[in-house]
Amino acid sequence: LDQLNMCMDAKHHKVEPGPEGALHRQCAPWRENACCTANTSEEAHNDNSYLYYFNWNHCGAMSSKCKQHLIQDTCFYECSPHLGPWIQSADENWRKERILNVPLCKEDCEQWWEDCKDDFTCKTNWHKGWDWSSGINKCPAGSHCRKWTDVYATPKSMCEQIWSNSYLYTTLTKDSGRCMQLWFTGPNPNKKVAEYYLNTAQRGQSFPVTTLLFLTATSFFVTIF
Ligand SMILES: Nc1nc(=O)c2nc(CNc3ccc(C(=O)N[C@@H](CCC(=O)O)C(=O)O)cc3)cnc2[nH]1
Repeated sequence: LDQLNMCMDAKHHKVEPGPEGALHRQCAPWRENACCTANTSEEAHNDNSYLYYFNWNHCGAMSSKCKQHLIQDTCFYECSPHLGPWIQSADENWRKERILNVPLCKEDCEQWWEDCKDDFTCKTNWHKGWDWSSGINKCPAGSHCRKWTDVYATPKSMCEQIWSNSYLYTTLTKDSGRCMQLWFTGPNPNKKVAEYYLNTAQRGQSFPVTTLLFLTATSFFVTIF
């Protein structure tokens, strides 16, 4: 299993990543290597698409500047081949695996929140608790549409809560090479980021043990001599 080049076992993901020459518009940056098919990338741009029948317009029409971030999130979620370090098993009937705490670059989270400021929603977590009786998600009884900024006071609360902690808000900037980018052009910058987190996670296992051994040995000799 190559954790740096893999697809999660979810609803629409390919089994293995690979080139997809015909990815649609906002998903085009993943053309060289993708977990999404051309069909998935095209659907990502449609309202109430067959991907999840998800209705962006559940509190009136969503602004196009806000919607472009949700489309980009869909491309990132469906197409990214470098999410291995954050893939976890999911206890959900519509997917076997999910992503958890993917460290998102500050700029992408903040621009998303800024562009949605004038929009409305009735729920903080968009994964659960909708009224699906019409076939698409509507606001559940008892909820009400509120200003985006009343539902999400900060970019952090939006990025982390909207998809059940898929994302972790960070203060890292794109140039740090230590956060994942939803928006990029050219070669996928997220591969190096995944590599970095995979290596630090592995070091996290053995480094403290080695350090402890060293400190124990040092204090032993200091005590003796
Ligand atoms: N970044 C990111 N992470 C994600 O996990 C993600 N997930 C989706 C999928 N969205 C959804 C939203 C609602 C339901 C849904 O059917 N919700 C039901 C509960 C289903 C269940 O868990 O049993 C509901 O109660 O509303 C499914 C998929 C889209 N973009 C994402 N983007």
